[in-house]
Amino acid sequence: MEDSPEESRGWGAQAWAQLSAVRQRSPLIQCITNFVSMDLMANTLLSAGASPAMVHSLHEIPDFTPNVQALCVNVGTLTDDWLPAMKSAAELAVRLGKPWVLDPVAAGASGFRLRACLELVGLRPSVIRGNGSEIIALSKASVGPTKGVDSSHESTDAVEAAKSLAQASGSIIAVSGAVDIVTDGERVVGAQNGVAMMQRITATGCSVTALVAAFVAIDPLHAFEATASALSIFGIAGEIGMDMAKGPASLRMHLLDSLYGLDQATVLRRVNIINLP
Ligand SMILES: Nc1ncnc2c1ncn2[C@@H]1O[C@H](COP(=O)(O)OP(=O)(O)O)[C@@H](O)[C@H]1O
Ligand SMILES: Cc1ncsc1CCOP(=O)(O)O
Ligand SMILES: [Mg+2]
Repeated sequence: MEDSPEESRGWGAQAWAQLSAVRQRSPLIQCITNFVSMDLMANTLLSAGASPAMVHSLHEIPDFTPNVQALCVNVGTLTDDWLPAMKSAAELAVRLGKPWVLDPVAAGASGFRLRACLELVGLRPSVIRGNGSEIIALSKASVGPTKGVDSSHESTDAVEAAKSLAQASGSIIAVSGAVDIVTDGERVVGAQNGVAMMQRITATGCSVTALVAAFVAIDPLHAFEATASALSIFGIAGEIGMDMAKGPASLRMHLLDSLYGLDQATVLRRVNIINLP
């Protein structure tokens, strides 16, 4: 069933309030992320008004993590030596009551990666954001033939997997795709913003996960709503960016410019989040 205009306006007003809070409070987001994504992720956070720091040495976590407003952990280029820092930062964030967000890149691509992701899920991330294949692999805890970091599933194929993963983990689960699905295991919403060309830019998934961390940082008691808002806002930036873009490279630039320049009227008009069964 379609949402009433009142409900749609509610989501738009909430997304605008949360984006405004990110801009005003500029939360410090610690990112332990893959080498491919560092640039776009940091620039996405800066364009949204947040403050990124790619700090991943195990030795720095006791001093640094207590000062951040949220942590983003991404296993995209995982090796043995990075995992202890990811786990240590996540454990400390939980102990200090700070939100942390997991991006289980290519979770089903190898046993090593899947085991690492499952260990991280056990450390109770506030939010897990992946594509359809990643969320299905995590939910089934199984390795299989994959397209690596890309998805071979639609996000809508992963709704049941997302709900059961949310119930088993206690985390909010977000599945990106043509429709971005968000669930806490009971409620399910779909954010229907974005353009297909976003898949042709590496690290857009990683970057929207970091944006989720920034939104959850400023509204940790409403992680479900903050996650849906962040996905919708990033999608709107992609839609507006696409009007000026000629292809992936110029979309990357225009997406960042559009995220930086989003105003209230545009957010209220374009946020498209609906309840799903
Ligand atoms: N077909 C699509 N239509 C609109 N937006 C999309 C589409 N596919 C992906 N996106 C958007 O691109 C971003 C990255 O998502 P995705 O490609 O699923 O992640 P990943 O890069 O981790 O596989 C998200 O903001 C998502 O909403
Ligand atoms: C190409 C690649 N290889 C390892 S991590 C990575 C980036 C993945 O980024 P995203 O999940 O946002 O597409
Ligand atoms: Mg990804």
